[in-house]
Amino acid sequence: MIDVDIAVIGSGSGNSLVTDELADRRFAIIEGGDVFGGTCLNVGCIPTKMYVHVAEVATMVREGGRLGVDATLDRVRFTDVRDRVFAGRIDQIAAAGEVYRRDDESLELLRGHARFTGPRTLRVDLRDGGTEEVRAGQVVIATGSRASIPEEIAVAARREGITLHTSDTVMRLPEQPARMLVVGGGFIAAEMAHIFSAFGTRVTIAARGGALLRHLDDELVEVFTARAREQWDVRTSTTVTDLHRDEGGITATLSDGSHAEVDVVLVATGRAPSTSDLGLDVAGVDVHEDGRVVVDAHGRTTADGVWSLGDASSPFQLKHVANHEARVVAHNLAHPQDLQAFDHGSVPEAVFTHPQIATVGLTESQAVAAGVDVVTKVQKYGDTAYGWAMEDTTSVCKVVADRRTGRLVGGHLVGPEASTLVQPLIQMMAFDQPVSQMVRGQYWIHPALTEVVENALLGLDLNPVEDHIEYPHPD
Ligand SMILES: Cc1cc2nc3c(=O)[nH]c(=O)nc-3n(C[C@H](O)[C@H](O)[C@H](O)COP(=O)(O)OP(=O)(O)OC[C@H]3O[C@@H](n4cnc5c(N)ncnc54)[C@H](O)[C@@H]3O)c2cc1C
Ligand SMILES: NC(=O)c1ccc[n+]([C@@H]2O[C@H](COP(=O)([O-])OP(=O)(O)OC[C@H]3O[C@@H](n4cnc5c(N)ncnc54)[C@H](O)[C@@H]3O)[C@@H](O)[C@H]2O)c1
Repeated sequence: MIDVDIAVIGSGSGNSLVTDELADRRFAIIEGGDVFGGTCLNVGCIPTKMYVHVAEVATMVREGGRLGVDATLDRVRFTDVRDRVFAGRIDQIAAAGEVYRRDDESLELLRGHARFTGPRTLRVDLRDGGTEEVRAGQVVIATGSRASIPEEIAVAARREGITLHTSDTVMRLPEQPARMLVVGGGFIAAEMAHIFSAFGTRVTIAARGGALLRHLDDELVEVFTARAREQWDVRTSTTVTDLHRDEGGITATLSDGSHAEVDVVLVATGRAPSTSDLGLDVAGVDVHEDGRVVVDAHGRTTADGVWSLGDASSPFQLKHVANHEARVVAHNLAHPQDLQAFDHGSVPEAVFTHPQIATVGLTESQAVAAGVDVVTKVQKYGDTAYGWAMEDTTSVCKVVADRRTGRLVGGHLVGPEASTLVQPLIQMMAFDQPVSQMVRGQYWIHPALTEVVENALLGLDLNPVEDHIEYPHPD
């Protein structure tokens, strides 16, 4: 039996709970996966963006001719990229992170699957064999999420002896596939389709919805889905009903009656919180219908002394949100009399595709539904100096504001550098800055691409400043 002050299950964002403020507490960090450090580092944000960057370079070469730069792409050396990313970088960081914790005598690192056996007591099935009991003053559930595979696809794959890939495995394929079926129409489907098609794989997407990335503002959905159709074989409003393996590869049958002949199937149909095998009922920890741990604004679960953060409990499966929640929970563990709350207002996100996407706040239809006196402006990149220099014809920045308050309620970009250009919009919303102040209270460099954002804001038909209704700033 190991007795600690704080037991953390999961070494992703949970690993950052060991802060200076908690230096006097004894921690146990329990990690059950093959590698240390969680999703973002090992199979998520970081390796995908290392692949995305390569995809961007390849795309730039391919598209240079449009601007008078004739270049040909010989090939992307998939296995070299893979080995540089994983063997050369990621795997070493993960291993070093594990050694750092193992060498730290002030904490216990346990490598194995944790499960509650009672209030704040855990049994860890160690990866090397055997079990360990852990009793803790406080427990933090930071177990993340895992790819969910629709049952009918799993059944067909099993019957045919087909290996289904998820984002966990597809970046480590032994060789680049010539043809790939991507099932799903969300973040991972879009980013992986971009990566593999830029690398030279022929990509077919089977998306259940009528468009890709449907949670976005309609304007972006339309632009992105149209651009996606130019790059990939996009089949919308369809699901995979069957898979067959033959000499030529894999034949997928779709619900619209069409077929796709491919070499690899990537399933990207969402991720479920990793909470089903934690014995949460024994611990008195309630979960939502979708499996997320129920937490209050401070990260407390329904069980005394048990906390949760990140994909295991958050409504957002995003690393910047998991990091924020970890900072809040770390503070709250150190200062139980002065609890901080999660800030889930205006959470931004970006999809690293071609074109790139970034968004914050409400879509136009959400703003209308929320009773906002909606005013919008759609600014084309091509109508600003740098966008014009790029000969851009499809990219836009759409801003959604409240006419009465003069405040932005949403910002949406699809186009080059979207994930960077969105930052002033995030800032405005976070600090409740009026559009008038943001747009005319500072210089905007000419002719930088940020003029897309400046012009979008300038184009909003807001009430005069003196008529703005002032609401107290939400602290
Ligand atoms: C392909 C992909 C790309 C992504 N790209 C981005 C991006 O660009 N930007 C962004 O913001 N977000 C991105 N995300 C989402 C982001 O990775 C997650 O939101 C984030 O990593 C969640 O962190 P976490 O700490 O909650 O969970 P994780 O990092 O998943 O950590 C949970 C850990 O708990 C361990 N664990 C689970 N159950 C147990 C148990 N019972 N016992 C012991 N250990 C256990 C797991 O092995 C895991 O290591 C991406 C995700 C994926 C899959
Ligand atoms: N750049 C980023 O920030 C980034 C990148 C990758 C992943 N992520 C995070 O990871 C999460 C998981 O990503 P994801 O793409 O797996 O999930 P997602 O929720 O973004 O998309 C899932 C998609 O699969 C579709 N789908 C579900 N069941 C289906 C079926 N049976 N057949 C066909 N389509 C089906 C859904 O309609 C949806 O389009 C994201 O929600 C996001 O929060 C973030």
